[in-house]
Amino acid sequence: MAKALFIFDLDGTLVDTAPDLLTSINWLLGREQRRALGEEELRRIVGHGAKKLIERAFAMTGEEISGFETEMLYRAFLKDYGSHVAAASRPYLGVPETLSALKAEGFALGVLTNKPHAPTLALLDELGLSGHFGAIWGQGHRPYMKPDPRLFPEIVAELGGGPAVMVGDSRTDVETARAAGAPVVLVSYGYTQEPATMLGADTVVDQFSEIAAAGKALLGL
Ligand SMILES: O=C(O)COP(=O)(O)O
Ligand SMILES: [Mg+2]
Repeated sequence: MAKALFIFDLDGTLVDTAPDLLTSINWLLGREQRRALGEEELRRIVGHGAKKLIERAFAMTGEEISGFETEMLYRAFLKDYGSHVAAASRPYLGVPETLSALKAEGFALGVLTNKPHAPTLALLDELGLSGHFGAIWGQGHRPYMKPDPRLFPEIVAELGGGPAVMVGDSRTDVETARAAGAPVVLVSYGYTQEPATMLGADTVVDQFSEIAAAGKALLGL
């Protein structure tokens, strides 16, 4: 059995996905005669899944859209984003090395993200990161999304069970782990409206490489 588990958020934690998300969102906005978003604006609205991202992007640039419009735009978004998911998105500094080191030490690793499941798998594959993870769960893999309290225990069980720490960048990640009574490390460089230090994490780190020591300390290892 694995020593313990690290469960990772994706967007804003493992990979800086803002450039490719921005390309697709601005393509969608342009099609509907809306203004483009800047990267800073986008970074404030990522983390609640692609439908919320679309709803918020439209609310920020004019009239709000209906549920039906969101569905139509979501389909177009998935098609476009899926065609360039890793064109400009890159892992944050230290991500591949830290994941390799944790795996070599006997930890089981999983990804739990609100990014739709298909582009999640494609992105991690294209960046050569998939092999680190025993479970990769994007939005749609289960009929509910973060911060639903069922997700964290379920992915931990799929990985064989054991003590687990959540590593993320947002309030959603904190709530997801807390619902299962699990400790949380947040990175400070991700996508969130409020500073990471205000979100109730046990530890906040500035660099991904620091998550290893921080997570182990919280797990009592
Ligand atoms: O909202 C998204 O698309 C993904 O966000 P997450 O990887 O931070 O959960
Ligand atoms: Mg995130």
